[in-house]
Amino acid sequence: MIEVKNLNKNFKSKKIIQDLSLTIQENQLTSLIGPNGAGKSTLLNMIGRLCPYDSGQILIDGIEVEGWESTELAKKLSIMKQSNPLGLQISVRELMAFGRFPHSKGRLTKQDQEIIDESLDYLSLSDLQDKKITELSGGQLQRAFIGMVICQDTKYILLDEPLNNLDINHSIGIMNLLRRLVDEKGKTVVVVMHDINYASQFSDRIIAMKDGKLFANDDANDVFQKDIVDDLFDIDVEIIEYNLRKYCIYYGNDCEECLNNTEDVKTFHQATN
Ligand SMILES: Nc1ncnc2c1ncn2[C@@H]1O[C@H](COP(=O)(O)OP(=O)(O)OP(=O)(O)O)[C@@H](O)[C@H]1O
Repeated sequence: MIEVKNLNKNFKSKKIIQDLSLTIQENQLTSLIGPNGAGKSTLLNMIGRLCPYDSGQILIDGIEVEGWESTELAKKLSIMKQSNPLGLQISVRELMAFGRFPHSKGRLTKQDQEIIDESLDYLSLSDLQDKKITELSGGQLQRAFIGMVICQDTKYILLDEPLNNLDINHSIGIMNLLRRLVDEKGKTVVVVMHDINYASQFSDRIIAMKDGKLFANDDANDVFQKDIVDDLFDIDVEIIEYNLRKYCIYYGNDCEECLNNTEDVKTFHQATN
């Protein structure tokens, strides 16, 4: 279980996370949603010990995250950040082998190779395994980074916007894969998601954040209430139900205003062209 207790984080004097307390249950897929700047990535990075916090506690299986020995933490928890370093002249297979490092310390065993093969297969990357990661498309690279995290084979898997750059087919593929990791392998997966309908379709639990504070934390269907989603994103949505899951339909509720501003838009284009 991951427990966050009275967590606070400031960047300079700006409060980014404010007195945040929540629990992430094991063997569930939890989505972190909320508007830009809400503090989702900061929270995920603090749970993954990529960013220190100012006060409060984060407990991973009862031990404060700062107290974990590094290799032991890397066997327990993996994290994929929103942006990953590019420019490394390594192959897809070598990237995925990095994920085995906490287990193999660089000496890959037969079992490590089998796990890499399985992950390549899971992510439909077998054909690309020898290709340099600098030569991949955005979506292929994203899948390779997810593969690296999956190769790490940790109980907790944290992913910051894993669907970035992915087409609909691969997005559904990744979400189905994350579900299988939860349902078949007993993993605990936490994802930062911008597409709230994917979050609704695939999550057990939704944690919504706004302005560094907890806004909602409930079963997916309970968070997907019109008043909650409207207030969370300051928009006007319609909630529909399909196959026992709730989905949001959102219209550009500023459209009338946009139309009224057509002259301003024309003037802007003339000025900039
Ligand atoms: N290293 C940093 N230094 C200063 N401010 C930061 C830093 N990292 C994040 N912030 C600020 O913290 C706030 C929360 O950022 P964070 O990336 O956690 O939000 P988010 O909810 O993940 O947003 P998004 O949906 O846009 O990715 C933002 O106002 C951001 O500008």
